[in-house]
Parts: sequence; C-alpha cells; structure tokens
Amino acid sequence: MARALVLVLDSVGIGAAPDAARYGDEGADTIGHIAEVCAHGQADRASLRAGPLRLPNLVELGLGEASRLSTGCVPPGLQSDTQPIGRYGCAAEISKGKDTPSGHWELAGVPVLFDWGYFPREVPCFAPKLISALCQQANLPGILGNCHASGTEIIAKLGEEHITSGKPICYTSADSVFQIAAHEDTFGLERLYELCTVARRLVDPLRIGRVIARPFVGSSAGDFVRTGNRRDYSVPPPRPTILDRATQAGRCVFSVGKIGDIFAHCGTGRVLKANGNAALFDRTLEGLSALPEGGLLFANFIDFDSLHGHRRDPAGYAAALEAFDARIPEIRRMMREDDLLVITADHGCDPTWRGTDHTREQVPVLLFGPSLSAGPIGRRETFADVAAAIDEHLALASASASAGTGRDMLHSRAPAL
Ligand SMILES: O=P(O)(O)O[C@H]1O[C@H](CO)[C@@H](O)[C@H]1O
Ligand SMILES: [Mn+2]
Ligand SMILES: [Mn+2]
Repeated sequence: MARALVLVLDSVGIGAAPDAARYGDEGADTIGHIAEVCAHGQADRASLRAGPLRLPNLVELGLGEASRLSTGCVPPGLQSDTQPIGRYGCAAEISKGKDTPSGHWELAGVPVLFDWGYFPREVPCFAPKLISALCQQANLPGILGNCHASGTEIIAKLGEEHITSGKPICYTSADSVFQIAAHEDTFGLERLYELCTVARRLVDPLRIGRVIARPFVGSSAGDFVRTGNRRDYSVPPPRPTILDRATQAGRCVFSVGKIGDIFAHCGTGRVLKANGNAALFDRTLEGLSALPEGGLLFANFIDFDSLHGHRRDPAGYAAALEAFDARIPEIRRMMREDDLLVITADHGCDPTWRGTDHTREQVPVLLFGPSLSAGPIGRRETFADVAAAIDEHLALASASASAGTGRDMLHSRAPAL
C-alpha cells in the first residue's frame, strides 16, 4: 500500500495557458514575473526578504524545468546545475473558469465543462430582484457595494458605513462569486453565516460557484482586517472526484485548509483547518504523521492567492514562496518509501498583472516519491492528469474509471516538449 499527498499552492501559475488570450491574460506568468521583480531588486522589503527569488527545494523537485516547459525559459534564480530529483511538468486547464473550484475539481478529476454564472461588470452588478429577495429573507435594511471589487479595498471604503447602517457589503469579481463582507462584532459572525446560507439558495439558479462569507474586525478604515473565519459555500462537484473515490474505497482522507469548503464537503473526510500558510503547513505535517497506508491528504495553501496575488504584492508573494520552500524538507523527512507527493496549483494570480483577478495560466506538476524515478512528464493537457496519477498510485480505480479524463503520469512518461 502507499499514501498520497497533494499540495495545492493556490494561484502559483508558471506561465500563460495556451488559451490565455481568451481571458485577456496572454503573457501572464505568476512565478516568472515574481522572479523577474526579485532579480531586479524590486522585491526587497526590510525584515521580510531581499534579492533574487530563492526556492532551492522546489527547484530540486523540478520547478525551474517545469517553468521551462511552460514558457521556454527558466525564471531568474530558479536555474540549477543538477537534474531534478522528481518528475516535473506543466498542465493546462480544460475547465472554462480560472477560479478555485474549477481548478481544484479538475485536479481531482472533474473538469468544469459547463458555464458558471457571472455577475456583469456594471454598477449595480446584482439584479434588483435578487437583492430585494435577499433583504426580505434575511431581514436586512439594504446592502452596500453591489459592484466588482477587491475585498480589502471595499472594506476600507465601506466598512464604516456598514457599521453604522447595518447593511452588509456585497461584491463580486471576475470569478463566479457572491461575496459578503460584514463586521464580526457589530453584524455578528453567525448572522453573516446565516445570511450566506440564504444567499446560497438565491444564487443557485444563477449557477454561481460560491457564496463567500468575508468577516472582518477593526474600528475604522485604517485598521479593518479580514479574519480567518472566512467560509466558502460551494456547489458540489457534478461528478465523483478522487476524494469521493478514496472515501468510497474506505480510505482515510484528510483535507487541509479550504479543501473541505471547495468540494462542498463531498468525500473530504477529516478536515484540518488553520489560518495562514505556516499553520496550514503544520496541519499538513500532523495529517501526514497520522495518515494510514492507502490514505490521501489534500491540502490548499491559500495565502499565495488571497494575501499576495489578489493584492498585487510581488515581494510578499516571493516571501511566502520562500517560506513554503524552506519547509519542504520537513515533509520529505516524513515520507515513506511508497509515498507520493504532488505539488501543483489551481490557476495563476500574477501579482504584476493588471487588475486584481486571477490569471489563466499553466500550473506546475511536481511529483516526488522516494521510489519514483525522476524525469520530465511534459506539457499535460489537463489538470485531471493529477487525479489519474493518484488513482493509480492508490490503486483506487482503473484509468477508464477516472471520469474519462486524465492520463497517468507515473508509468507512461511523456517526452519533454
Ligand atoms: O478581493 P478578494 O475579496 O480577496 O476576492 C478574491 O477572492 C475570491 C475568492 O477566492 C476571488 O473571486 C477574488 O475576488
Ligand atoms: Mn485558487
Ligand atoms: Mn483567488
């Protein structure tokens, strides 16, 4: 028997996807552009980090060469004189959305081939009928926002009015989301969660992927800060994912961080939650130490995306990558001979790009196991190849049962392109 560990570095893309132009993202490259900013000395921040991007452990697993497969060149600082010790490649997304659920579901073997509903880039962005139903059913005096926005900017702008009026701040983005920001103390956390449940029901017919509770604290525009009590209300994946298959096979499943919410708690097993990448890494290690043979651990590291990508903060993003990289040896020390580690991502969020939304990118696929031979796995046409590799590694299902998508990467090595 064997164990599998999938770590999703949220938004850590490695170069524009073949269809990026359709999303206005031609040329986006989350890792590549961060590395360039660092190489130019423009990501030096006192007591945080300085100099070129240094990711020795990810590079050892093949990150630099995976970038080369995606863009044709290795980002500055990620070159190496030695060959990677793992299997490395890049993968494109066949799902239509460049959002978190689409990316994760596809990694788990269920690409999103239908169209999500989106709110128009207009003010107001929500239909009057939707908002009047929400206000009536949740007993609200009205809402604020009603536009596309960055979550941190909109609480700075409207947070004080929210406190005095009692109206929650409702906003959206390029993703299929209905987000509700409210103050934890004045509005109340439980009340915000109840409001999200009402909103979830109302936006179901609109095929909105997620309603997201965005609680915050603080007393004025200058010090409002979002808390770790964020909660995502997703629709369930349309077909069984790798998590469902593992659960149905009686395997132990651990979901670290947002994974439970992203999969609408379908097949997600025991949920290990934490706030922030460092604590999420701790939960991952705890999960790994308790994971029995045949088990699957699926983790999401959200800070890259929510604290740095959407905030267009290359220095902070670089520091978060370096902090994550520095802890990889802790995982490797705990791995057993037959274990498989997969490091990948769900989309891009290039912090040097225009706007504040995700970017349509290829993602790294880094596979490592003490008994797995190293080498390139090429450019994969779908993130679902990750699910196929897990299926095979854990002997969960035949490739054909793998929802018809995803080719195995463990035995049939594709040539480097
Ligand atoms: O700006 P904030 O509130 O972080 O929102 C971001 O977070 C949402 C969910 O991940 C994305 O759709 C994006 O809009
Ligand atoms: Mn994401
Ligand atoms: Mn995001």
